[in-house]
Amino acid sequence: MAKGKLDELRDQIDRIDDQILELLNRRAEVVKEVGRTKVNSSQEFYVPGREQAIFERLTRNTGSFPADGVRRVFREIISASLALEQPMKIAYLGPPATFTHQAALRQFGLSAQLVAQKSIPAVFEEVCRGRAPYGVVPVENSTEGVVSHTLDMFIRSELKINAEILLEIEHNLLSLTGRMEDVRKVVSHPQALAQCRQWLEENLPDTALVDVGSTALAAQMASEDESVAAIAGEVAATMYGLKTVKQKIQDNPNNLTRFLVIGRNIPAPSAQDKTSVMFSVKDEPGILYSMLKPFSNRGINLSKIESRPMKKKAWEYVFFLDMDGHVQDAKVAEAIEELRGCCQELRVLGSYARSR
Ligand SMILES: O=C(O)C(=O)C[C@]1(C(=O)O)C=C[C@@H](O)C=C1
Repeated sequence: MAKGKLDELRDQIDRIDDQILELLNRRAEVVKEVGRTKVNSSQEFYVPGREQAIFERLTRNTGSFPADGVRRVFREIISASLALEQPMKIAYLGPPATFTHQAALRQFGLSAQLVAQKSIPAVFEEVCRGRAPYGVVPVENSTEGVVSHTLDMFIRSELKINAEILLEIEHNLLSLTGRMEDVRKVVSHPQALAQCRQWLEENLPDTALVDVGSTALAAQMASEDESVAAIAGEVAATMYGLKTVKQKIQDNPNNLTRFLVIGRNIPAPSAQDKTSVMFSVKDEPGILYSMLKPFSNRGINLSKIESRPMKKKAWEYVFFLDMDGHVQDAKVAEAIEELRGCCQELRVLGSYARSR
């Protein structure tokens, strides 16, 4: 292409970028006004359901810009906008560069201040004491099942679920050089190694595999030795300056983990919500039928039922139930009240936008 033509195209890009910037400034002014309105009416600054509705609407884009790119760009626009209203501090299960870190970044963007915590109870504690308005914890993995630590915390805590984050867990082989022929040892968390077992057998059959405490620690080790490759996620690669030897080496391509955003209040209804409740029931005949009747009578769809054994007598059987709808919907509220009648204890864990 002749230089003249290229210069002309770049001029066009400059003019478009100026327009984008001008629009971003206009958007920021409106957001600041939204922030002032919320202060006057004591509403939450962070509205995950509204953010999700924006992403869903804009990623239906039929133009040339890729949908994933639209999501990432608007993720950061909204993250910076929220910070204009109120700087956000988010507690998450660390250490940095783990998949929970990745989930928190996906949900809150780069303008939020993400603070790593040592344990799931520590995340709950930070939010409970008001040191962070929100926290992010893992709750279940499609291969490994529920994270019982998180479910157990809801038994003790009054905190509410504000949002769910579904993250596709992509394991990447990472190293300093990014070259397969340099790899002498592969390090990772035992679960990550197990989830890539077949790929490792086929591609690196003679390479030593070493278990370490986390995928983040594995990435750190790889950043200190050219012959070590780590299996970890993309945030770990960025944080430790590693190159990708091979992307997506997990044996199951549908390896999803669900994370929860916890906060102190229940968000207002959004376009499509779900409600989670936790309850214990008396040990008597027909109890399972009585538990489910209030929902089937009202045509409320139940998307999940989970039970946990409890040591304490009063909580001998604890159930976790997810249903469609918001606790402010009359039908949902009535069904929950009817269920309460056959429970020893019942707690609404939250109503939040369904993640898709
Ligand atoms: O609509 C709002 O309530 C806003 O605060 C604006 C906005 C946005 O930038 O669009 C920012 C933060 C909220 O979490 C949701 C949306």
